[in-house]
Amino acid sequence: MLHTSRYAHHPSAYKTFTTAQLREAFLVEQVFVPGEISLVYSHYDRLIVGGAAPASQPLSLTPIDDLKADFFLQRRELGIINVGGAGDVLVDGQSYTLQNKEALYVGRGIKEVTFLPGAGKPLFYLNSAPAHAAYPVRKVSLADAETVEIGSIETSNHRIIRKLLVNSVLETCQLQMGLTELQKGSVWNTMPPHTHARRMEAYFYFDVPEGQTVCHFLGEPQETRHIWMQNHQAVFSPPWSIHSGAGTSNYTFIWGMAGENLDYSDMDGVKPPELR
Ligand SMILES: O=C(O)C(=O)C[C@H](O)C(=O)CO
Ligand SMILES: [Zn+2]
Repeated sequence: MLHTSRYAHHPSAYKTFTTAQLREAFLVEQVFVPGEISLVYSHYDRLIVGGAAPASQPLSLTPIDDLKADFFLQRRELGIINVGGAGDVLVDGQSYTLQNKEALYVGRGIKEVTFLPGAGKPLFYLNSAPAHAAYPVRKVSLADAETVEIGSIETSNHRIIRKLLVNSVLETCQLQMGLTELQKGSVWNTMPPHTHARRMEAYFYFDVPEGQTVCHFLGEPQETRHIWMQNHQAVFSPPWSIHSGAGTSNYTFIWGMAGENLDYSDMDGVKPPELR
């Protein structure tokens, strides 16, 4: 398993960052490494962002040094969303097949999580947060998700939010995950933007067409910066930051959160003319 870590930044720090420093602080350039599990341990609510890309061998989730744990989920919960073709995950011996965009919640106490290679070439995107209780393992398909249609083509932000691992669907300790699909002709996600000091967030952009890109906006609402992102890259969004994006085409992204509460709609909205 490959792993790195990121410390959290105070909001006074990013204002003087160069492009390279911004990218080093917040961007995860390679989420999927073929034939590997790759993890980034962040100090933003200790959320881990990662990817499992099984090639020829099964890949087992083992505890990284940062956890000082006997097994990965000894004190943690895990959310998995498959962004590749159909694939299987073994959870303490029980097999779950995830189609593209399907999610699996794996609660605290599960000893073995193994990602199997498959003809469909699955790509499992992972978020994991510390957990205080053991909730049941559950697969969540798009039909089980809470689905919200938001925005409009006139404001280039028409999108479908699919809330997969959220408390209206299943019990989690602090993890929330879902995906947002920009509709054809729309490019703006999370516009108007918001902050939520109660929770950090991580974004993973995918289904970005070849030759296209997404500009991710971050920072305090009156002092914004941007990071240009490619398909299959992720970005950490600190609790003091907006997290919005505009693509050169439509695209899809996974949002994942951890922190103080499980209230998805607890957001401090920012009106577009207030942005600086
Ligand atoms: O497009 C959007 O709007 C989103 O997907 C917003 C995220 O879900 C989010 O920021 C939740 O806090
Ligand atoms: Zn948010």
